[in-house]
Amino acid sequence: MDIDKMKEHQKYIRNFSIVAHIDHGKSTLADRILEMTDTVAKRDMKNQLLDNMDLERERGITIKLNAVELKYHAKDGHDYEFHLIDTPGHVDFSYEVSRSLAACEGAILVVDAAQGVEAQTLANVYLAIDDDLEIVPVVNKIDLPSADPDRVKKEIEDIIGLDTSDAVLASAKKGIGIEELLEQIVQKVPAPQGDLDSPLKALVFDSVYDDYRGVVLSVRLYDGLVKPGDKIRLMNSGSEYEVNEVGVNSPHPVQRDYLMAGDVGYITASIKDITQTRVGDTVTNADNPADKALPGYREMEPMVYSGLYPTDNAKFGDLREALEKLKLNDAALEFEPESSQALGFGFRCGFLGLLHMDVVQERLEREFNLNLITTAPSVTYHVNTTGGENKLVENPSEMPDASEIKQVLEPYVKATVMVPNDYVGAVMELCQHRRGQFETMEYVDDYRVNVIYHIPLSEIIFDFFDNLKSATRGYASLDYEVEDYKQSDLVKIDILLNGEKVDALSFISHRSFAASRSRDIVGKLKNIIPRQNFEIPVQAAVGAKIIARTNIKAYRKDVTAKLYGGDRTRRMKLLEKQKAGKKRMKAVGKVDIPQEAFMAVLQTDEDEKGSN
Ligand SMILES: Nc1nc2c(ncn2[C@@H]2O[C@H](COP(=O)(O)OP(=O)(O)OP(=O)(O)O)[C@@H](O)[C@H]2O)c(=O)[nH]1
Repeated sequence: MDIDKMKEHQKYIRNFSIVAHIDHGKSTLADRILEMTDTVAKRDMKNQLLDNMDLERERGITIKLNAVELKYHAKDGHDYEFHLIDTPGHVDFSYEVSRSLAACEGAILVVDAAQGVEAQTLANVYLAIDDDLEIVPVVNKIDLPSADPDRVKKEIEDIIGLDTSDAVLASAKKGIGIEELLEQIVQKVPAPQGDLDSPLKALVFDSVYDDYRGVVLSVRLYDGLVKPGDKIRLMNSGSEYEVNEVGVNSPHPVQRDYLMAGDVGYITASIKDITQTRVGDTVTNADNPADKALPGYREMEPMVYSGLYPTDNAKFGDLREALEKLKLNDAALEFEPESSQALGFGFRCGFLGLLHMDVVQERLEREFNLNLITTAPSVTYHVNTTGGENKLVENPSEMPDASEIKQVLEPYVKATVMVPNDYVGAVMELCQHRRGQFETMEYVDDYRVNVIYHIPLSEIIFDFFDNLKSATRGYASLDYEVEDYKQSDLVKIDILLNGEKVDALSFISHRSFAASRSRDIVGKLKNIIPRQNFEIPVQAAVGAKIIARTNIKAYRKDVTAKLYGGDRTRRMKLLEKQKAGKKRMKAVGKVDIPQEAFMAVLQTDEDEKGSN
């Protein structure tokens, strides 16, 4: 191999990501770029090619990052090699965004010409600025009648502080501005640096398990070279392998003779032990290792926990294996075994948010053919006991007895809601209703404000975002980060069916909502649980005290009972999904409980208002 030629080639590499608020058009823009660079033959062009998980395409959202190599013949007469790394836009996945940015020198900032800068635009672009990336602003959707590119350019200047004098005005949908964007990438985004003579240093930014090839590592090379036959070492895990294959995704895998500093591609090395390969690790040469690993990633703390149980208890082992495989390219997913009297053996899993939880559950069911019962999500509580212990409680049923509790602390987030002036009142009312403490209000520009609240995480994980959207007719955008734990007056509520406590139905509530929430839930369970041939009392209790009760009547022969009564809501996708699939029942004692019952606690009053 000719090192001088490679060094010359390095000058024509450009690594970049696209960052944006959700729905501003990242994936559509990526599709147009793929088309323009003839990476994909027109007839193969499926919309949103980068979103290659079925789930992503169906939902129209990007979840996992994807890297693609493209060739571009620029106006300066040279052929350039682009590595485009797509990033998700949803607030649950900002961790993935920082991972993909770490592999780039530049970022395209996409802002919707009608919507303007939104909360996640800011959050994502700040991540890119922190990483010292060169930012190329694009005002997208200029074809919309409501587009106002000049206003949006001014917003980008005023709010973010980027020069927009030559911002690209584009319509990803109509294919306008794409060539100009590609030229700007060539001119503005720096070529990767990286020393070809140094030992290999490559950052693992993603990895997936393939039944035939073992673990496939997605890497960005910072120094050195890697080729088939090389002995490599993963610096953090210490394990060593021989490389089988290297290549790039274009967007389908294409084998290469080698990858060099500046490249973004993949490595396979018959790695079977998936626990050895963590994203954020550094790959180096086994014989001539680099002295220091790359910085890697910040560990993500899950914020929401829920129990996942196979409906068929014999599938516990399969569930463990599936979770291990998912964990490979989803470092934020956590799980550990737990058992429930009601549901048997399963796992308590930690997620970044509800969307993350939903996606994991759905992937487990689709990709691994598992049937699961999920318990209602919960946050982590810190409990100080009278005995002087400090316990972490991730599962409401493990909350100690009230007599043993000195104090309970719950996680609070700092929530920033960006909203037009007219809706400030509606936002404040919603936050107040969710136990929020107002901090401040900042003017973003002449007609929008950032409203900042401190809110218990438990109050926002379920449906806060949906309610926020409907209270502001879709105009509000939300960003939040966990701040600290604060003491709250919380109680555990147990649910008893037929006199038996069902641990998987326990939940935690603020004392002032305990009675009303209990009444709600008892009422919902009455509708959800099918009648049986005996009467079933449904009770809610705090300690030994019953605070709500009702009965599910026994069915009589002459009644054409509609077994699954429904107060379901438009927005509760979690429940909808259950409806679509086969009815899952779990026999607890003598009572058959459908899956929806375990989610009943998720529904709040606002949902009912919305749906009825
Ligand atoms: N009118 C118009 N619509 C566009 C344009 N670009 C994208 N859209 C539409 O905007 C919606 C969102 O586009 P996506 O590309 O999926 O948005 P995204 O930012 O990738 O969203 P996530 O991947 O979920 O973060 C889709 O319905 C697109 O068809 C454009 O230039 N003009």
